[in-house]
Amino acid sequence: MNDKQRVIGVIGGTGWLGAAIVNGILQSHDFANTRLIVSYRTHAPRETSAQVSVTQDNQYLVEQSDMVILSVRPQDWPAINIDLKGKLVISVMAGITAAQISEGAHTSKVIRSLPNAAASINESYTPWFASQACSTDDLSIIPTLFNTFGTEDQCEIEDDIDYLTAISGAGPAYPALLAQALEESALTHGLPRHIARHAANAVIRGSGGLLEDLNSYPEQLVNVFENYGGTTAAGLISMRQAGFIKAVDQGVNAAYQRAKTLGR
Ligand SMILES: NC(=O)C1=CN([C@@H]2O[C@H](COP(=O)(O)OP(=O)(O)OC[C@H]3O[C@@H](n4cnc5c(N)ncnc54)[C@H](OP(=O)(O)O)[C@@H]3O)[C@@H](O)[C@H]2O)C=CC1
Ligand SMILES: O=C(O)[C@@H]1CCC=N1
Repeated sequence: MNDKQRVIGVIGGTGWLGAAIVNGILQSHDFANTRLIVSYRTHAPRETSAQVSVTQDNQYLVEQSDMVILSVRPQDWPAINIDLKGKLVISVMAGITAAQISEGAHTSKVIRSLPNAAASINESYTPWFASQACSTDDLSIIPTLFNTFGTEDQCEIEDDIDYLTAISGAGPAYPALLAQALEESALTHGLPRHIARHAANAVIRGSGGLLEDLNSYPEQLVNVFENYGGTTAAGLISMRQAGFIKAVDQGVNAAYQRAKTLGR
């Protein structure tokens, strides 16, 4: 199918993640001729583009679309009564399995994916899993689609999507928590709030840039500072002793267990 002929439906396309995905697609040259049809439940979008039409009728959306993106909250999934009649469906819902989607939406062609909140700045990391019935043609568009709002990896094991829900799906909140902890520490020391916040946010942004630019392994960056033997090493040793690594592992496992039980 060439881009001229393609219509993509986005159920829940007015929500936090759905709107970010729609914006990513709209900004991409690869989808310049694609039309989008977006559905919502209660809050109609304030503005749309000529490329986008809007409906509250999900089955109408399905009939008009070549493929459908599902972006409602997991608890709203059971109320989505659609018959995809074998069309390709791409879910971004946490915790809802490919088998559940296949049965509920009447199609065996299911992509289960898990973007993150950085999709809103086209910086999401999106792992995805494809059910066996997806054809080579179905799969060929998926990286291009996810690259419109970040980067992607295909996973061979569906459970890895649940684990990555906890690692990268929830992930943007973890550095935010670290920034909050740094800011609070600086406030406790008596620094002005605007300086504390600016410093903490700049650290998270700069560290991300360093990892990206150097293409380095995180442990290399940590080791460099540990071997330097200065103030940073003193901070790192104390954080490790206080259980930083264990706290992160426990947090990830709590999010993973939540992902495993969300839709069941
Ligand atoms: N936000 C995030 O960072 C991430 C979210 N996800 C997943 O993405 C999915 C969406 O999450 P998020 O965008 O945060 O949630 P939101 O609540 O922001 O968006 C959900 C959207 O679904 C719409 N909706 C609900 N029921 C229906 C229906 N029957 N028909 C049409 N639209 C409907 C809502 O419309 P209305 O407002 O009109 O009721 C709302 O716009 C979830 O499954 C979540 O697990 C995955 C990774 C990251
Ligand atoms: O917190 C959540 O449940 C959603 C899914 C992953 C990230 N946000």
